[in-house]
Amino acid sequence: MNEAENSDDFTFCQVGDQNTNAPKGLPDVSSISIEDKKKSSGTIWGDNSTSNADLVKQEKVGTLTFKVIDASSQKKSTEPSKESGVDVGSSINASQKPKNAAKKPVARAKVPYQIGYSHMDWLKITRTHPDLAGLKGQSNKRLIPLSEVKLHQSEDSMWTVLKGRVYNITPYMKFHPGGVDMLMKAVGKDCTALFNKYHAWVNAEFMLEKCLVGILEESRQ
Ligand code: HEM
Repeated sequence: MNEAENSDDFTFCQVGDQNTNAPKGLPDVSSISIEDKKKSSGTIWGDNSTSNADLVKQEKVGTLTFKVIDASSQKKSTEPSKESGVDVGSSINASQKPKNAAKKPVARAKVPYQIGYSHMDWLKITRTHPDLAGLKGQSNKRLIPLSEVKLHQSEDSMWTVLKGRVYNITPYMKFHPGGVDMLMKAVGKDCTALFNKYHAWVNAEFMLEKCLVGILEESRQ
């Protein structure tokens, strides 16, 4: 026997209209659609005791039971619907929206920096300037009382205390992303609470490293 005659190795089946050729016992899947539960009960998830009941057929494959909706006849439904029959967006009305979903973010008060006063510019200066703190050779480990910090509120010498360290923030003023006016609130006093209120995440210890003039002397009052 030649190879062409040996048809035992192959199974041929005629491909035709799938609806008419669906194997026995299987439902016609072309009519299955997913519907928004809110819009019409009596769908896959809804209970079919409603007016849509006649559109829903219960089908069973083996042990699996499911509902089949005749989507084509639903188009004639009285409720206006989109072409697809699925319209989740419009079915959520204002009263159903989650109450806190669109909470307004806290307004940022960042001030646009002048050219040459960006964060990168500041970092460059801290690497190149010989004496940002204005120490003139003095140690930056000196203990400084708060009373001395209070004396430094002039334009050419502005000190502040942050987390137990005393800084000369004069050179940083124009680089502060929150603006000069905000940073002025720190001058001559301990600004730790204010600093933490606005941006506890900022690594000031690193940013102001070269502005350090000393350590705050803890007073026992
Ligand atoms: C003394 C050391 C301080 C340093 C090194 C510093 C540094 C910074 C930095 C790096 C930012 C940008 C933060 C970001 O983009 O996330 C910033 C923003 C800001 N800072 Fe400061 N700051 C200091 C003190 C203060 C103080 C005392 C105040 C308040 C009186 C303040 C108020 C602000 C505000 C309002 C902003 C804008 C907030 C925002 O972007 O949401 N800063 N500061």
